[in-house]
Amino acid sequence: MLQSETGFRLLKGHLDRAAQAALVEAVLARVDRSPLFTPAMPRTGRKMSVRMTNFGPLGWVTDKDRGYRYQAAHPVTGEAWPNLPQALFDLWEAVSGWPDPPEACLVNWYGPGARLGQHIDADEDAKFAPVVSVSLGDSAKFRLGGPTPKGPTTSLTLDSGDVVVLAGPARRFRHGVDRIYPGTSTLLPPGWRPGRINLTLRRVTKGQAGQAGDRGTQPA
Ligand SMILES: O=C(O)CCC(=O)C(=O)O
Ligand SMILES: [Fe+2]
Repeated sequence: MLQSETGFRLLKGHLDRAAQAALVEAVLARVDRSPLFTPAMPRTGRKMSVRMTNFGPLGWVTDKDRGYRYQAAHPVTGEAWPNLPQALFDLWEAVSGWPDPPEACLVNWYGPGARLGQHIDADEDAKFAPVVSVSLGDSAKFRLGGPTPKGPTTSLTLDSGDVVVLAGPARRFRHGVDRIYPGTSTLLPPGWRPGRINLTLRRVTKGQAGQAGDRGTQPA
């Protein structure tokens, strides 16, 4: 486990193979009802290479006209998002140190050529609540920068079962996924592999901790 004063934590192999498989099963059952969609960049409408869906009361979406936002309904089906698997509430409780439960689980599916550009997670009102993310399936090259648009970055390999926590200052650190390494995991069923699923858990609305003050409650 890597831990640093920045609030970035990489919990290597936090989920064992059985926990990963159970999570994949929970994800696939929900994706049946809440299919992956292709998000598009604000203004340009350029399609992203990662496909997405969400679980929980709120989901992160983006399109040409309305940009980045959270909403309660799937942009294609208009249905409410499926509920959050219990295992993800448990994970949040175990690693986030945040008193309010997560409200959104963004499901990112990376096919062999997919990547995610450098960005800062900044669309949440709960600005200080950690972001917790899980890697499932093929390994990925994850690149972490700092709080500014430029400056040095560090590359890390995220393998299936790894959990990343962005808390404290690192909550506002730039990051992205440069590539996946196709065929490095047998976790996902045929039809989904080669590929990688990332589950990103976020608190969106301020909740109790966020109401407590501008800085919110310090995570335990
Ligand atoms: O796929 C990942 O590991 C990172 C995903 C991410 O940064 C995001 O969804 O905001
Ligand atoms: Fe992110």
